Amino acid sequence: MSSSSKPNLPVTNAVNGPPNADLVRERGAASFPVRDLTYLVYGGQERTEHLERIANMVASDPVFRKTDRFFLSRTEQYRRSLEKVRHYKELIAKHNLHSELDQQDLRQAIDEDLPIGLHVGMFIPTIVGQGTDEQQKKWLPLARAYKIIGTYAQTELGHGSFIRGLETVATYDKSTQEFVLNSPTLTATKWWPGALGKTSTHCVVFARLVISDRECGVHPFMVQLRSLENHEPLKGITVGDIGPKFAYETMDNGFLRFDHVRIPRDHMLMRFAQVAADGTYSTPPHSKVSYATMVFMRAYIIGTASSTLAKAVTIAVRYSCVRKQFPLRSGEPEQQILNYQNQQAALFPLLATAYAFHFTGNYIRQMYSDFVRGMRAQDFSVLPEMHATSAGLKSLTTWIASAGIETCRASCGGHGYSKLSGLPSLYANYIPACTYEGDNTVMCFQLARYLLKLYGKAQAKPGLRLPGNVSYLEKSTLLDERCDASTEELWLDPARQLHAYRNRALRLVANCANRLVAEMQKGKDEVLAVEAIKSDMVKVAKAHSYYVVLNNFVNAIEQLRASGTSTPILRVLKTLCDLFALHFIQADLGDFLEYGYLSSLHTEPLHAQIRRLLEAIRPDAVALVDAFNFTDHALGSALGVHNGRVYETLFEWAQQEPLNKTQVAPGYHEYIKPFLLAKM
Ligand SMILES: CCCCCCCC/C=C\CCCCCCCCC/C=C/C(=O)SCCNC(=O)CCNC(=O)[C@H](O)C(C)(C)COP(=O)(O)OP(=O)(O)OC[C@H]1O[C@@H](n2cnc3c(N)ncnc32)[C@H](O)[C@@H]1OP(=O)(O)O
Ligand SMILES: Cc1cc2nc3c(=O)[nH]c(=O)nc-3n(C[C@H](O)[C@H](O)[C@H](O)COP(=O)(O)OP(=O)(O)OC[C@H]3O[C@@H](n4cnc5c(N)ncnc54)[C@H](O)[C@@H]3O)c2cc1C
Repeated sequence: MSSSSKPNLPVTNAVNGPPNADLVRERGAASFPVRDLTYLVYGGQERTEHLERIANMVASDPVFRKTDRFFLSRTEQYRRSLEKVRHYKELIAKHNLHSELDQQDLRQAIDEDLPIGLHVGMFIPTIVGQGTDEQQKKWLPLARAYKIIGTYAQTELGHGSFIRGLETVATYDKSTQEFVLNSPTLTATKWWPGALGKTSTHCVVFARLVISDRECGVHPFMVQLRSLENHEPLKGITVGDIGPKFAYETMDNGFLRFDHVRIPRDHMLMRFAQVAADGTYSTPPHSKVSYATMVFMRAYIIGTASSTLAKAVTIAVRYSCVRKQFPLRSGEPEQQILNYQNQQAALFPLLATAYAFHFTGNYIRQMYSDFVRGMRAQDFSVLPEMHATSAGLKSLTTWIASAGIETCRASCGGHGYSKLSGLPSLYANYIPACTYEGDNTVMCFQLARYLLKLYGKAQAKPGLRLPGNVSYLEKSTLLDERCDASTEELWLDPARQLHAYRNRALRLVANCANRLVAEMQKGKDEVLAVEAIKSDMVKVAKAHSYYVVLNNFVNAIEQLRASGTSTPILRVLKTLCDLFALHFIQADLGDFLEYGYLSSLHTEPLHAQIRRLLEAIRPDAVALVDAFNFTDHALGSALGVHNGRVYETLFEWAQQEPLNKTQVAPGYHEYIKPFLLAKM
């Protein structure tokens, strides 16, 4: 089927020449208009074309090249990322990209962990969310114009998850109307904040507020760290880079200590809690409102899980189409490895998941903007749901995306292990998403706790109405219901798929609740009883989050159907949604079998249907990854190049290896020559 409009062919870093014939053939045989799916993913034709213009501008700009990144030292990588920051600013001015959205598009296209990420992603949002109108008026123009660069300094050497355990102190001095910031212990040292080490001039510091020996909890303070004239740290401030990490070399994650540093009273961000000149403290309207930036970032992280996984899958699917190993029978041509069922079983569920997460990203964005609208009107009622849902989805999506990138890497065989595949650095730079903005396990406890509370309420008060995604907690009769998908066809029914996920989630919540009661009946208090069910709480949070992801995917397809989306697109999305639903039942089959929700009567047709879905996706696999519309620059992979000239590109890129600069190895004269035969 032909596209409804021609794509702007991505700018390529690949070796030029005729494209790989298999990719060309597969692209020509897609069952749906690829371009239309791209428009659907990116929000329409106009928006897609705008993104393409920016992506192509970045991809063709030598400052943003990525191909040198593997050959640079840590310090050189940091310098290169600063060069990119400067150029990013120049492009904003040159192309008039002053809106926040344009700048976000540009950063996304640059596709690097720049040391202004925290400035844009957390420093500015914290001023916006936590600053008074006057504070915003003072700081935002400076921050938005990059006259100051800031970060978010919360985590310390001794504490990250347990925010109430932070040790940095801000003591109010009524006589001068200042706060005195101090790091009383080694473990009070701020540790990890991105761009803190070398880049930032300012930061929002989270410190325990003390007024006349009274502890008032952790609050945000605006602090200048470095001179704006020479970038030297200011008096009383010790700051630096925390040293080598798993990856993330472009980012100067830092440490920071305060030795009785004084800041004016109006440097406490006082939108919700205030300290008056005489030291009178006014409490915030919600005790966790100062944690709002983290909720914002968790929502953002959920949104990026789809695109990150989509990149890995694009690389692996294109490569698997080009790569051939073994004829089925002797004398026959070798098979594309994508024709092997095991390869499809590894990659296609991840392809389906990348699409599923796309719709989850849309869902959380909408939920977040509703929440912000409420907060502006002093309505914090949605905060618990927003916090719990985003905590759970952040965990599930980052765990699956991280594991998925590694699956993609492994499925590319030896070449997947080459950094030139793009997959090792994609993985290494992505996996901290499972830790930052809340360790995933700790985040799961938050969602599980919320679900257990609501379940308890629903049990205590039959007829209570719970919010949409958790309304299944009202229906304990669901626990008596069993799966009736006894044929392959029935497994394609979204209602049945959702029933299975809801049933599993409810079952796990109910079991957890029962175990909590049982632990308490054994004599434990509630705190210790919770400790005894913690690993089950992680399962509860994941089960609920799976349900939310599937529910969003099913709803999105329904909405697309209602709005007149073409049948071929609906068909392919439905196939992906089915595969997502069935694959993750298969992956956690024990959960569904354990309490008799499923039996072998249902599992046989389930497995058979999954095999069918893999077959159905196979002819469209290349088109489905093409629809993500990544430039070669964005993928940064010799295996994933759009034209499929994988071997030529690998060979050419390998020539850049510094070891290849000389024919004779460095060290040859000292270490090899002495023991080699002198002559043959
Ligand atoms: C929306 C999309 C927008 C798109 C725009 C994009 C723009 C982005 C631009 C650029 C992007 C740049 C890219 C940057 C790359 C990423 C870099 C990563 C940088 C990383 C930064 C960090 O890691 S910052 C540090 C993060 N730290 C944490 O996350 C710490 C985790 N810990 C906690 O959150 C809490 O301490 C914890 C939840 C664990 C418990 O808190 P505690 O005080 O102990 O409370 P507790 O007693 O357990 O609970 C009491 C009560 O409060 C509830 N609660 C807890 N937290 C919250 C909350 N945040 N909100 C609401 N309610 C909360 C809790 O559930 C309890 O409730 P009840 O049970 O009592 O009802
Ligand atoms: C790349 C990167 C960038 C970062 N950027 C920033 C930044 O810009 N600003 C900033 O302030 N911070 C930043 N951080 C810090 C990050 O937010 C924290 O590391 C994160 O919140 C996890 O906290 P932690 O390190 O204290 O882990 P810990 O809480 O020590 O976790 C260690 C283990 O203990 C378990 N655990 C912890 N508590 C419990 C519990 N109550 N019950 C059961 N198990 C538990 C966890 O599940 C985990 O397995 C960054 C971290 C990284 C890796």
